[in-house]
Amino acid sequence: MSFYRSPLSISAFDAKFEAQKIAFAPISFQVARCLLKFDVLHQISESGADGCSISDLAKQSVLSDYALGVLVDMGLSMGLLYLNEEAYVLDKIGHFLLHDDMAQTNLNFTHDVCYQGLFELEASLLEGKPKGLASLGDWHTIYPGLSQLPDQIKKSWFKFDHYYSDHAFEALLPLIFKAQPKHIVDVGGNTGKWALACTKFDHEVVVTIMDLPGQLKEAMQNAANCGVVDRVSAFATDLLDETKPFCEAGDLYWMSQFLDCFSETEILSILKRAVLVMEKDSELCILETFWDRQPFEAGAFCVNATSVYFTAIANGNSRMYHSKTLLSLISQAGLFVDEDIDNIGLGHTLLRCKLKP
Ligand SMILES: C[S@@+](CC[C@H](N)C(=O)[O-])C[C@H]1O[C@@H](n2cnc3c(N)ncnc32)[C@H](O)[C@@H]1O
Repeated sequence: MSFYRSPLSISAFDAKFEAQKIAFAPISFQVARCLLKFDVLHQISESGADGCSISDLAKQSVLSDYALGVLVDMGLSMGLLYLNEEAYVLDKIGHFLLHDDMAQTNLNFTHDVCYQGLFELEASLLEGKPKGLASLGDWHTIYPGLSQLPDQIKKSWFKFDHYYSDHAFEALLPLIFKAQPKHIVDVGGNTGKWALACTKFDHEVVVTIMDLPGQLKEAMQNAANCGVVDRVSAFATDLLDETKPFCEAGDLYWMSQFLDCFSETEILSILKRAVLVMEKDSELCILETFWDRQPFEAGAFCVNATSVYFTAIANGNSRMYHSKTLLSLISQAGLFVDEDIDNIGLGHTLLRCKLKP
C-alpha cells in the first residue's frame, strides 16, 4: 500500500477548503443525486462543449428555473460542471458520476440503505449496536430483514453486494475448479450467484448454500429457474447460534464477502466450527476486500466507507478488516493460509486455507 503513510502534500489554504467540503458533504451528496435523478447531468452531457443554459434545461425538466439554478450552481462548486458564458458544461467528475457504474451503485446504496440511518452513527459507535437499522425495519441485524426490505432499498443493497462479488467470481471460477471440487459449501451464499456460477462452470459439482432462511428461499427459486435444483441444496442456519450444526462433507468451503458481516469474536467462532467439519484435504476459501490490500486509494476509500455502513446499519460490530486481523483469526482457528492472492476483480483477496497439520 503506497498511500496513507505520509502527510498529504497540500497547502493550508487548500486543506481548509477540503475541510469545508466535508462540513457540507451530505449537501453535496444530495445535490449530486438530484442532478442524476432529474436527468440534469444527462441533458448537460448531451449538449456537449456548448453547454446548456438554465432556460434550456427548464424546457425539458419537471423542475423550476429556481430548482435547477440551485442544483447546477452547486454542481459548479462540486467540480461536476463548468461555465461556458451562461451555459453549464459537464466536467470530468460529472462525466464519471453520470457514466461510472461503480459510482452509481455506491451512490444508490448510500442513499437508499444508509443515508437516514447514518444519523445514528454517533449512538451506534457508543452502543456497539446498529442504531440506524431502525430506519429500515425492526431486526437485530440487517440480514434477517434483507428479503423483506422495500423494493428500491432491496434493489440497491443487492446491486451493491453483487457488484463487487460478480467482478471477482468470473476470474475465480477457473482458479477454484483447478482443484476439481465435488461438493462446495457456500457459507453465506445469499441468492445463489456463486452456486449457480459453479454449476454452470462445472456440470458435476454439487453446491450446498448455508444461509438464513429468507435468503435461501430466493436462492432455491433461482436454482429452479436455472434448472439445477438437483445439484444445489439449501442448509438453513443462523451462524450466530453456536449450537446449530455446520454443514459437513464439503471438500471446499467458500466464504465470499461473508466474514466481514461479523465481529472478530464471531468470526473466530465460525471458523472454529468450520474447522471441526473439515477433513485433511478439504479447503476453506475466503474472499474479502481488505482496505490495506487495495491497489488504489479509491479502493481503500470505498472499503473504509463500507465499514461505517456495518457500524450504523448492518450489525454494529463488524467491518471491512485489515488483512492482518483476519490472518490472525484464521491461524487461531487452526488453519493456515496455503495461497494468498490479491487483486482479484475489484480489489478482492483470496485466502485459500487448510487445516494445520
Ligand atoms: C454480504 S452477503 C455476501 C453474499 C455472497 N456470498 C457474495 O459474495 O456476494 C453476506 C451473506 O451472509 C449471510 N449471513 C449474514 N448473517 C448470517 C447469519 N447469522 N447466519 C447465516 N448467514 C448469515 C447473509 O444472509 C448474506 O447472504
